[in-house]
Amino acid sequence: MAESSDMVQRLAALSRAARQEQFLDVIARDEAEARLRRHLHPVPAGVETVGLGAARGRVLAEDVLAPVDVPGFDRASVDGFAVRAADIAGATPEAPAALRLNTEILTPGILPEQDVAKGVASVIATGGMLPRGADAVVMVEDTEVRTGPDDAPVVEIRRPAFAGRSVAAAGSDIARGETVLRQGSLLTSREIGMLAAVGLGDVPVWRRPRVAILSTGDEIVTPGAPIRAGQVYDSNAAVLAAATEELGGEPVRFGIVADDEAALSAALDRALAACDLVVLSGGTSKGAGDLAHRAVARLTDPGIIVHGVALKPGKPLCLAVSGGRLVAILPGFPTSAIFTFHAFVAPVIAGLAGRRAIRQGRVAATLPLRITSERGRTEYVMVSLMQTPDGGLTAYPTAKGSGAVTSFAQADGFFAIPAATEAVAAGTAVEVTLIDQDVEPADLIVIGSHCVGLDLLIGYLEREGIRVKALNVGSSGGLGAARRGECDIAGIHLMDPQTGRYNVPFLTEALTLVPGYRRLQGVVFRRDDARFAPCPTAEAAVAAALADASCLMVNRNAGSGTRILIDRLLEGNHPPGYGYQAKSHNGAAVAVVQRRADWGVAIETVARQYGLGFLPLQDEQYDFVVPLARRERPAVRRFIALLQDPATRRQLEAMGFTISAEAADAAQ
Ligand SMILES: Nc1nc2c(c(=O)[nH]1)N[C@H]1C(S)=C(S)[C@@H](COP(=O)(O)OP(=O)(O)OC[C@H]3O[C@@H](n4cnc5c(N)ncnc54)[C@H](O)[C@@H]3O)O[C@H]1N2
Ligand code: MOO
Repeated sequence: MAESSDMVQRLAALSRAARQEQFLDVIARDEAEARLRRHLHPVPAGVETVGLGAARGRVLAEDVLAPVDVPGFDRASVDGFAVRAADIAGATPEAPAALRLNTEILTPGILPEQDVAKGVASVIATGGMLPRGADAVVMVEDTEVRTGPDDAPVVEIRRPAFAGRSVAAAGSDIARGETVLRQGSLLTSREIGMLAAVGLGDVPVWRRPRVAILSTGDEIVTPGAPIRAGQVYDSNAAVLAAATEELGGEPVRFGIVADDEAALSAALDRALAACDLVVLSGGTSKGAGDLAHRAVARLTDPGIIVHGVALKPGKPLCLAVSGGRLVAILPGFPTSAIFTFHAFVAPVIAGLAGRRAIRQGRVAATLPLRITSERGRTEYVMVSLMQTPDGGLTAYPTAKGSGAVTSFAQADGFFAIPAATEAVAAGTAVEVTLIDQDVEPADLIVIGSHCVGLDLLIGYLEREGIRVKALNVGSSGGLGAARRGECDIAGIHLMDPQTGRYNVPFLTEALTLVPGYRRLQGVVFRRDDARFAPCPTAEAAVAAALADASCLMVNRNAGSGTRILIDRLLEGNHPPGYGYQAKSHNGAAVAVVQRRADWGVAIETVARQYGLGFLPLQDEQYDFVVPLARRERPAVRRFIALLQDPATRRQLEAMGFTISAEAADAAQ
């Protein structure tokens, strides 16, 4: 009886979850922003004074007027002689002007006592105060000192100077009474230098808004702690805290709160009592685990104002206002969390911090491939910007989705696809909003299949000061990019099923191949799996797997070199697990380690990394495709030279790679 009522409850929870009934009202982004503006008027909470040493990152609470002139006096900007310009008019090397010298030497800090009268000059050093009567300074290089008729020193000047030459006038840098900095300025090293130059030892700044940061979820683990299968490191809290500081706020970490409504409510109350704004992440989309939402639902005055926005990433965003304070529940997905933070929460923190509006830069770019988009939501596509040979930009979708942390972290910017658009054609011009202020142009663009050997080479280049941008999109993706001329180098390992040859059959006239190295592919399995223990070869292992209906495989994605190999190996068989496609060697290995599969195909380096059993299958050739038009670029030439360097080869061999015969020939 107890059991069946438990079952009924569980079914009810499941059906609630399935219906996603918490999305009462999915609204447009504009409407969500309008509601936020209607309910929240963020202004700074007060002023405090801090010393210059503690001022970096703070926001100025008042305009600062210069209390002094900078420089405070007319001073020489070169080492030489202070003169009257009129005395040296027309001076030339052949007919120099001769001036008597005063006896004082005007180094910085000395107050001049002798006037520069007509026909007279004073020795002056850079930074020295200009004496009365002088109106210009002549560089020592244009002069010669000799003894005059009465044994007094005379300076001969070989060049004329206009009045004011080599003199920095008092107040010419900053004039007394001038507004040096305005209220709302973020104090960086540059602003702090100006404050110090006008003699201010401390400055009025806005009190920093205190931003409570909470992560929710039983699976979330603090970075630094050990992790079990199924658990996830808390990246959201770290990125939200750092982003809060960048905006001028003070993050207050409330840690990870378990999926427990009472604990969540208590943490929320503490956060609201101590802070100006509360940011939670996780637990806002699914019905059954929507505890964060339920804890926030208790808030009144007015409570929840938005739950569900028609955008991607960020649909389950929940915004509440209570007693003039914002409580935001960001989606748990890392890219969704940071994207919605910047879109909705950052402007509120900036307002509370007293910052002026933060403008993001935009650049025009071209989309290199067709992409599809879900109808009904404005989709923000994270992109990596690559320079094209004609000086334009290509916006390469990073395509890892909102659940990945790298989608946002490694993107240069994003562009929007309107809610009603289902596909954007290749070649479409897009306007990319930059995440950082500038696009860093790369010296070398590498797109294609990921390989730890390639990582080693990129590391060397970066250390030499060559900026490399690498995008891991798989072999076929890299080949496509090379064909379109979008990259300098594409790392690929594609086998032509007809000939069994690697990479070469895929070249076009506009592409050339730089031979790389071989990686040993094989069948991987858990060492304690008795089914594979007696197998002497990879073929025997596959036969053993095919003979056991309970033996699950992990496949590789179509288009990958390994998939072609697997299909050849299976000779048309589709054993259980065939539909389960890992996207990388590591992905396949993890599936076997975690028992979601029993066998798969991966390279030896990876099998070793995960402690898996390995039976060699065949060598796989990993090469570098280079568009001919880019072959002679300095960074490409350096890459090739590095690949042929015996020291690099030894390193690659130590990692388990075999330098291919062609590569060895090329190096001769
Ligand atoms: N059937 C549906 N499923 C989902 C929908 C939907 O409409 N129907 N929406 C999807 C969308 S869109 C998003 S975004 C996610 C967000 O879900 P939640 O906000 O409820 O987040 P969780 O379920 O708690 O976690 C999602 C994911 O993120 C990981 N996570 C959570 N917190 C952190 C953290 N602090 N640091 C790093 N990673 C974190 C968590 O482990 C999960 O993997 O829902 C979709 N589902
Ligand atoms: O809104 Mo979710 O953020 O699409 O991934």
